[in-house]
Amino acid sequence: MASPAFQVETVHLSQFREGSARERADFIRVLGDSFRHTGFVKVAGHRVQQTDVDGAYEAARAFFALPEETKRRYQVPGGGGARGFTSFGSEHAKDNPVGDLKEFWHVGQELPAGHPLHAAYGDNLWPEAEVPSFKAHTLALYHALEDCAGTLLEALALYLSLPERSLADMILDGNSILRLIHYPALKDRYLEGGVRSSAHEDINLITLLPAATDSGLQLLDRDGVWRAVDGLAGEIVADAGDMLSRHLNLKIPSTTHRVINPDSAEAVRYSMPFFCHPRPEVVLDCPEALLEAGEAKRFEPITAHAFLMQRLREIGLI
Ligand SMILES: O=C(O)CCC(=O)C(=O)O
Ligand SMILES: [Fe+2]
Repeated sequence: MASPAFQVETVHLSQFREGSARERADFIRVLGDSFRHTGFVKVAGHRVQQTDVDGAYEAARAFFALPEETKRRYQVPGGGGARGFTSFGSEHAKDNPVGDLKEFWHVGQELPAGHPLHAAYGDNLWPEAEVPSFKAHTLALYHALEDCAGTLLEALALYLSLPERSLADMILDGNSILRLIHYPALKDRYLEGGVRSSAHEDINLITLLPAATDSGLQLLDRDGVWRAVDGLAGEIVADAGDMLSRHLNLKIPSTTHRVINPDSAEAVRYSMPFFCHPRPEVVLDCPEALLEAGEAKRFEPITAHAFLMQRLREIGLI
């Protein structure tokens, strides 16, 4: 039985952005409690336009429908999948040697040539010849989700009585990734023992998931019960990743989640998680103000870059 306290709440971001003092306070409390108890929250009333979501899905469908040889031209050898295409079955969860039943594309932070982080991030790839609208659609969604993530991090900082911008500033020009995922029909592509996305925790600070094209996302609650956590159309599901959890001395859990295989061998699914990362040099280190009397830090300080490299090795991407 799931515990009665377990509830992934839905919050309306406009209450925080435009609401009265009372509405803001309610928003902060409900968002923070939902993150703290479940590692997840659902967000409505945000400014991510449905046209941007639809445009990016359209671009993803067009790209993944291309022949395998064409898609593989956008794979960067030795690049850890940081940009462009990653082929079916390449990524596996930390604890599952079988690759996930998915292929995906990563759009990274697009910075001007002279920016100090430009070289470290590298250039995005764009399938300009095959899907001319891909860049415009996916970058529009990237920026809208990045803006939404910044606001959620402001509210979360206030929930923890930290300075309002202390978490949000970590992601300015951050190494965030928009991942376009295609889960093909099982009848077309399948690996023995494989699941669409095996149980894992996200690496980054928070993840924002515009509603996927089909159900299947589940989280593991504290009683060990898998529970569906699909957002409704227009909602964004947000979850806390390991970087946030570590930075906050485990005050917010990075909840295990997965995407289960569908009953139908014909069903295809697309999703678009936005993994919100700090800049590489940002140090994950629990703020002293967050520690209660006698509470010790559970982790050594580590840069976001070093932490990311450690985790990418564990999931087979580098
Ligand atoms: O496809 C989804 O709904 C979730 C995917 C996911 O959890 C991930 O890529 O980290
Ligand atoms: Fe995930």
